[in-house]
Amino acid sequence: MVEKQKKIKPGALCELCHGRKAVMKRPKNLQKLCKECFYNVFETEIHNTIVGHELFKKGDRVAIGASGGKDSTVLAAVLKTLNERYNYGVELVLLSIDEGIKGYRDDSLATVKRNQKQYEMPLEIVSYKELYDWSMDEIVSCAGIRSSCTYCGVLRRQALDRGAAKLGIDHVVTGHNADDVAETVLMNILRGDTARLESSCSILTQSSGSPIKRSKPFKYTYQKEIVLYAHYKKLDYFSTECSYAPEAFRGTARELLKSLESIRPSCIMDIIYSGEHLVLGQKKKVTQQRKKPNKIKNDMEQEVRSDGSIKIKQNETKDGNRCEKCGYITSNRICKACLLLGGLEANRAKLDIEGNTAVDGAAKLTRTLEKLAF
Ligand SMILES: Nc1ncnc2c1ncn2[C@@H]1O[C@H](COP(=O)(O)OP(=O)(O)OP(=O)(O)O)[C@@H](O)[C@H]1O
Repeated sequence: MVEKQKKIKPGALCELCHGRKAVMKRPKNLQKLCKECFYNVFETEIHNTIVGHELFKKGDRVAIGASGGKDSTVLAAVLKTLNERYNYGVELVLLSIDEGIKGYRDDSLATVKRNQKQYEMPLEIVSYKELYDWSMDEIVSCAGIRSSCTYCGVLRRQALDRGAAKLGIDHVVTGHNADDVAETVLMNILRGDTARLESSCSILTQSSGSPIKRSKPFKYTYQKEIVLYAHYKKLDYFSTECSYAPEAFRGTARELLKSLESIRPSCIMDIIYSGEHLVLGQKKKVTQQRKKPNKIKNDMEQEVRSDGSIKIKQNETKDGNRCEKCGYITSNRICKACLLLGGLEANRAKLDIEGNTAVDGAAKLTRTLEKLAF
């Protein structure tokens, strides 16, 4: 939904070109702009992010994680424009994951199929059902709605990697924007989750052992500006929320961020800046009360620096370690997806035997996984 723009005095001129009429106040800094100058600053800032962080190199095959929503649709449109304008020399493809959510993902995939034609990009669709033998609808009916985001997040990340590997892709980009990043920083601060806090601002990441990079070219792009860009350019996107409620605590952090932004628009960038510059002190001996109960070693994302080197965290297993069950790259014996699916299978068996709707096994496993830093 496009939020109502604050009124601009009739006849006010664009503060950048001083020639055309201003039609909008830029959400990021309240600058009054005409449409053309808005397109220009919006696209140029994303280009500067891509170049400044050396996200791509010539010849890269880049998959755009395409959900049909506003962020990934704008990402596809902007990357196509920039690739042509600045001659990045990358090959762009659309990669969609069908989580199996009736009445939601099937409709949004129809949008992606139209985008495929509009942007003339190849499209690959990978489904949870074919990869894991479980659709999200089945997972929710077995494990309940409360943990749906945990399951979906783990499975989607792996599905994107697997889809990319199938296509010989070097790099997956997603439409995570500045609001998403600031929200994650806030959430991790509020939870005292310093392990996740450290990596929440990384623009370029890579799972340990995986050759596929992941990045967020919209890291500094405001959600409101993405919506305005899609609106002015009349882009074809799907705007319905997922049928399974967003993670409750993220929703709270989102509301908090919105209130802060309405008083001080720069707070989104300021939170990201703080997150990027936070230096965590050496961990003090963890008190019994704060000690996290997980014994399973974390399968952390690694930050990739702009020179291509990888920030190695302590106690990591060697690259190339494979899950004993599915063969997917992991730093644990069993990957997170198999752990979750194992819990579901046990629960399904229990349901079959008992014929009741107890969800103890899966719910317990989910709680354990929620405490892990992914
Ligand atoms: N089913 C999917 N298939 C491929 N990529 C996905 C899928 N779901 C999410 N993504 C990627 O992850 C990003 C963040 O997803 P999230 O679920 O937070 O949705 P969002 O913020 O509403 O984004 P969008 O507007 O693109 O749907 C998306 O922009 C997209 O790049």
